[in-house]
Amino acid sequence: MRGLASHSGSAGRSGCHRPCAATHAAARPRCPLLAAAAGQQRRGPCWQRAGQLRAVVDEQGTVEQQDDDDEAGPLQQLSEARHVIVEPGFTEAAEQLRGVFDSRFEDPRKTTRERFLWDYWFVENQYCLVRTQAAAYFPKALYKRLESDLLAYGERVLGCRSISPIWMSYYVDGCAQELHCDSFHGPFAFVLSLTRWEERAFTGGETMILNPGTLNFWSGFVPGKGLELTDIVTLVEPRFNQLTLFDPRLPHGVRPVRGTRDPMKSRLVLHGWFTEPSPFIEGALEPEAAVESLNAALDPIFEELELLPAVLGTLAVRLQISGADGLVSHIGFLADTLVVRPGQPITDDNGDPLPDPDSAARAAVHHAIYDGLTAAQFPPCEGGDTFVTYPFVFE
Ligand SMILES: O=C(O)CCC(=O)C(=O)O
Ligand SMILES: [Fe+2]
Repeated sequence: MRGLASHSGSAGRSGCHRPCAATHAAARPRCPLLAAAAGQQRRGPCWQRAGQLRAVVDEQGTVEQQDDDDEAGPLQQLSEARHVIVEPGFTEAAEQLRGVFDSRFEDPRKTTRERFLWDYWFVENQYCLVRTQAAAYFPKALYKRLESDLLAYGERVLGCRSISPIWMSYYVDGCAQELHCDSFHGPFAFVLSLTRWEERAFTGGETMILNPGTLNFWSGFVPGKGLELTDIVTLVEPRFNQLTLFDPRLPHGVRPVRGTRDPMKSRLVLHGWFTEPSPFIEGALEPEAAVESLNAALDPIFEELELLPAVLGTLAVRLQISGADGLVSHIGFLADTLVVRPGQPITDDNGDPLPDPDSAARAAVHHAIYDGLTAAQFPPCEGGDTFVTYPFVFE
């Protein structure tokens, strides 16, 4: 079996921030990093276990462990990196939200105070769009509905308990966002489209995100092979009521809209960022009891992560805890934006370079988390199962 080592000393440690395990109701400061013990040596047992693990991930991101004692295969990643997630049919409030916009623009000669809520945002060669704050624009109850649908998704799927103020923007002829990165707002950006895409009267308007191959250009360079736009960027069409999530560390933008000056026919989106990664617990167990057991399971995981090559990004993991015996019955890797921090020589235990160090390092992190969570023991609970979404944040 092949181990994995990072030879960059303390700088190579994983730098995983530990969102405190408490319920979302409580105010929760971010826990400090576990201190890396000086001179600590890699320990074998965890990796021998991990190497023997045969795991498959189904379409929902659920990891199923398969017993296979015959042969220990190489460490495999348990989750594909998912820098872009698309959720069609996101909220039942979409028609109502669109209806408010339409009703305020349908008669261009009618002057009401809501018509003056818009800001024409223009930054030369960078941003050009017309925007407003959704909280100010929509009737209160409708805004709350939108916010709670986004928050529920953020908690369950991303392990983020908050969102930035929600923008609503429309793009008419000439509007665009040139390439930028804005991860300082939060680990996941979202775009919820209110554009009737099939009936649009413009060209452009797709969200444009640089592909991993572009960001890692020379490692995949094939002499003589041509590339075109969609080899270089991912284009996401903002279809009506589709929630697009992406990793805002990646350079991204909005392709220039051409062809209409009518707001009613424009590209219309709600957008912002999911923020404050923190554990989310729902189900039968008392949150305090769940937190205590979760913390006990997390301690050795964080110790193990400190010894692995450094990765950057967020991995949201969802656990199902059986009420019958308190054991973890399912582990799903939901959102995964982990990338390997560049500049670390990643080798096997013999010091030989690995053929695919990025995958190997991601796999090592996945297995440390998977192993640790599989071993967790929660109190049994007659009330039924409990579900936890836990975001591992690597900075
Ligand atoms: O509207 C989009 O597709 C992207 C929005 C964006 O990147 C931003 O608002 O920073
Ligand atoms: Fe952005």
